[in-house]
Amino acid sequence: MRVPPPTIINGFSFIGRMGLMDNTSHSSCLQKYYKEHQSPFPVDLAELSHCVSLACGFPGFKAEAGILNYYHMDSSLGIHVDESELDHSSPLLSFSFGQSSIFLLGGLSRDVSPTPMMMHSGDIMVMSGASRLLYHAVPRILRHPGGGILPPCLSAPPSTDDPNQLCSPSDWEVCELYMQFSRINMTVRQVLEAGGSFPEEGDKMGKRMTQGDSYHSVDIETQEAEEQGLTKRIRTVTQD
Ligand SMILES: O=C(O)CCC(=O)C(=O)O
Ligand SMILES: [Fe+2]
Repeated sequence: MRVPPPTIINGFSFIGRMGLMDNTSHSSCLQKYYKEHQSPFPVDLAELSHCVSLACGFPGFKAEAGILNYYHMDSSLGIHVDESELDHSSPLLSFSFGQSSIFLLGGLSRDVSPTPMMMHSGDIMVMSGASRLLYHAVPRILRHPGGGILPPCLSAPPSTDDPNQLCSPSDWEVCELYMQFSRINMTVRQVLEAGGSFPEEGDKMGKRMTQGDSYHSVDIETQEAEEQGLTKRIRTVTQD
């Protein structure tokens, strides 16, 4: 099954379609945060991120950027470090939905033997402090445990009585179908130090960010990966 083309979700404006992972250990991703590509960050996701980071001891966390990873059952995400953000003292929040995965958490270099762990639907991982810049990868997507096509938390549609419910029944149907064969991971990041501002495209800081990226890629790889229907990564940047 091919991953459907990315669409606007919850007001996300995507600044780039990222690429991509194949079924080996290769990974690549364009990593750029530019002022010109800012768009409003979804309020509900920012609130959730605030609550999670507060509970983990990071009251000042500001949700400024996000990546959506869409995984097929045979997708994988290669080994990488998330270092494009300018502020690494803030945590990186990772939310998982749908089918499960194996997550490998390594060390500060590629040589360190990784610790494998399972990520299930509804799990939240917080990479902070020493773990913020550790190598990691997602080598396998697996059926969620316990039987049934969908994890229990996704098996019932959201209540239509709730006026704050953002997901319409027809949207839910699409999501429900999609999640039966897929995993979605959403990472939320603070990019800037407190009081910082996004670089403009082409300015010195922008160049530094792009060059400093450990899994920087070129457009052609992204395009090729999309043609093959590989895992898609989508990035959004916020504005106040
Ligand atoms: O899918 C995952 O659990 C990890 C995603 C990730 O490492 C990333 O987006 O940088
Ligand atoms: Fe990552």
